Formats: sequence, structure tokens, C-alpha cells
Amino acid sequence: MLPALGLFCVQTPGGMMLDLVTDRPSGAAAKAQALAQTGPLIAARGLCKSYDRRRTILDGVDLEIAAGERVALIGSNGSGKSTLLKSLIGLHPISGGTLHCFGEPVDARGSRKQRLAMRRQTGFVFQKHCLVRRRTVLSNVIHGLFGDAGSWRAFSHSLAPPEWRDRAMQALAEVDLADKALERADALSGGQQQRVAIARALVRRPRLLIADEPAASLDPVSGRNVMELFTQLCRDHGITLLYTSHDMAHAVDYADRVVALKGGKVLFDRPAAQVTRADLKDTFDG
Ligand SMILES: Nc1ncnc2c1ncn2[C@@H]1O[C@H](COP(=O)(O)OP(=O)(O)OP(=O)(O)O)[C@@H](O)[C@H]1O
Repeated sequence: MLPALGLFCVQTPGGMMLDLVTDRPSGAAAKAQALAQTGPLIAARGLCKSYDRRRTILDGVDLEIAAGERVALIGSNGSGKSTLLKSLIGLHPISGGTLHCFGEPVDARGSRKQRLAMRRQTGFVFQKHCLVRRRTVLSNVIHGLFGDAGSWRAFSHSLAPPEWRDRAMQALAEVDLADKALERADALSGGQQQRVAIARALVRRPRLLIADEPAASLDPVSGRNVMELFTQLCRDHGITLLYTSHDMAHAVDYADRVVALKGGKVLFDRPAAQVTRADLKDTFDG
């Protein structure tokens, strides 16, 4: 039995802090291990995507994301941000270029096996949190295990094995909602529901968290709280974060790097601290 050092950490015999949420090293050790991994977590070269023959949505995108980085993707409506997120993790097959995800090549057609393997290591949070409103908060978090477990027993917290309930409760404690576990999802505020969605993504113990406008439907205070929670959890657990935002403060304040898309191409890709007003004007000017 390893000694517990807090709610989510134990210490291994070798002295390393182990994270109970992700089963990987935690805190400073997590960051060091993530950065020490060879090669980028995601590497796209000349990535193209069309939904039909008439229009190219992504046009030769080059993008590398290292393990442990936090990257914000910005751009005007229709610039291709969501399409890029979905293409990078195999939810949409790419139309051209090369893509490596978690060190594995993803071919243009992307086999089902590849896509499933990628999804297993990825958590998703969307603007509309897509919770099952009538189910409990705990059941909703357990639903996050569906992909791994592939079982009808992830349908309800009362049918789930104790181990899954424990994992879900750990994730709920991470977002400070353990006391709401048995409430109906639709009894929570919008900000709380988004935190449940984050717990549902975390319960998968992801290496990569993809968030598409995670704070867009929240008021300014709840939005900042959700962004702070995201970045803190990713830092603590060594999770790589890629998110989109139309709020430039969210992009610049919470990311290491900002990537701007315009007309399906990368307009700029630079450290968040170096993004200027002129960059933002170029990004959004027609
Ligand atoms: N499944 C789809 N089938 C066909 N066209 C699509 C599909 N999804 C997106 N598109 C088109 O691709 C273009 C880029 O859409 P996308 O959602 O990637 O942009 P976005 O930058 O995320 O926009 P927003 O900021 O409004 O969310 C749009 O013109 C959209 O209509």
C-alpha cells in the first residue's frame, strides 16, 4: 500500500508523487515527465480538410504541440477552429497532409482502431456541455468512461462497479462538486454543469484535453473560474490542453501559446505573452 499524501496523490517507494486521477506522476514531476517525452504530442504538416469538393476548410496547417503545453486556438467564425480540433484527434478524417497524434501516424483515412486509441487518451469539453439532464451528476461523470468501458454499466451510477464510482468521485472532488454527486444535472447552474463536464473529461485520465469554447456560455466570472480550473488541473496532472476561445483575455491569459487561424491557414503561432493588438486585429479583420 502506497502512503497517501493528500486526496489525489500517493508516494511511490522511489519517492515519486503519483497522481490518482491520471495514474501518472503529479505536480512538478508530471510537468517534468511530460516535457521529457520525446517528440510532440501532436504534429500536423500541411494538414488539409474539406467536407466536400467545393471548399477547402483547412489549407496546409502546420502545428506541433508538445506534451504539457497549453495552446489556445483563435480565429473568426468559420475560420476552421472546430474542424481543426476534430481533425487532430481523428473525429474527422483529414483530406491531405500528415498527422501524428501521441506519436502514432494517422493516415488520411484514419482507421477506426487508430481513432479509438486516440480518443481513449483524450478528454473533450464543449461549449454546450451535453450532460444528460435527468441523470445524476455522478452518472454523468461515469458516462465519461463509456469509451473505455464500452459497457451498459456506465449508464447509471447505481449499476457502475465501485471502482468507476470511486474514479468519478475523485474527478468530482477535483472540480469541487463532490457534494452535488447525487443531484440531477439540470439542478446545477451553468458554471457548475461545465465543471461536471470537465470532471467527465478528467475521469478518462486523458493525456490530452480538447476544449471547444469551454467558457462561451458562461458569465464573465464563471468563465474565468472555469478557465482557471482547466489550467490548474492540466498543470497539476501534466495534461496537454488545446482549447478554442472567442475571448482574447481567455486565450492570452491561460495559454502558453496562441495559434491564430484565418481562412483555414495559420496566421501566427507564438507565445501568449508576445501576442499584440495588431496580431488580434489581423486575425479578425475581414
Ligand atoms: N460537418 C460539416 N460539414 C460541412 N461543413 C462543415 C462541417 N463542419 C463545419 N463545416 C464548415 O466548415 C467551416 C469551418 O467551420 P468550423 O466550425 O470549423 O469553424 P470555427 O472557426 O470553429 O467557427 P466558430 O467560431 O463559428 O465556431 C464553416 O464554413 C462550416 O460551415
